[in-house]
Amino acid sequence: MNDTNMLEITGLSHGFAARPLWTIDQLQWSGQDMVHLRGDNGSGKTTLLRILAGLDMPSQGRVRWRLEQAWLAPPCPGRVIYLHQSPYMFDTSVFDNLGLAARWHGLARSDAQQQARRMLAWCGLEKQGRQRARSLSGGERLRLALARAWLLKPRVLLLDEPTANLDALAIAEVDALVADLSRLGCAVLLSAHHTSLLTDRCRRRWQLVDGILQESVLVASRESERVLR
Ligand SMILES: Nc1ncnc2c1ncn2[C@@H]1O[C@H](COP(=O)(O)OP(=O)(O)OP(=O)(O)O)[C@@H](O)[C@H]1O
Repeated sequence: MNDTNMLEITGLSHGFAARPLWTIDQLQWSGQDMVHLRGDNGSGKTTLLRILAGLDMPSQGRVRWRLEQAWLAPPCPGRVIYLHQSPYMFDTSVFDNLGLAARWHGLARSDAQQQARRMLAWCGLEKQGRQRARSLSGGERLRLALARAWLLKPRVLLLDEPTANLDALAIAEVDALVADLSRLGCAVLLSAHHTSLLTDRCRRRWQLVDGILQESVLVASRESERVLR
């Protein structure tokens, strides 16, 4: 175990109805490199992300996050955020989705409104501010969810298939927002079937193969990947 890690996984395994899904003996992550989680359909990517977020409990083993000084078991509300490809939208306007998130973060009404305006501009949805959030397109929903997440100042974002069903332009828009979050110190772990602008940012890859997680790190170029485990 290492002082620079923000995530440590020990003896983790999960399965459903006595059917084992995967086992991860030891895994650490400093949070510095973005991670691309890969695996075939049904290999257990969503299940792993949900366990890391504390939304589900593993069959066995331990997950620990160190987001400040102390090690914590998930969930770490507001600090480790899991975003599904079709994130939940509050049944209000786009602007109010942001305003509500800012209020829940503890901001006074006028500060919350100011932050909501900033975030609306950041995620490029100013024109849709008055629109019902639930009528947004898939890519717009994801951008709004990222802006809402940012208001909570998370340390870690777990993105489950963020680029599924998005066209190239929508992926580029999401990619720019994720890059901003990463630059600001938010650690990003994303699952994706296909490579894209977004997965190209990931220097680390975790691949679920036959129930085992293999880790590789991009050393210099795509061709020089090194399997660590
Ligand atoms: N609550 C549950 N009860 C029983 N089986 C489940 C449950 N949740 C998931 N599974 C099964 O576990 C397996 C892994 O599911 P999971 O959604 O984690 O895979 P995935 O790698 O994210 O798949 P995909 O790439 O298709 O999204 C699947 O076979 C799924 O049917």
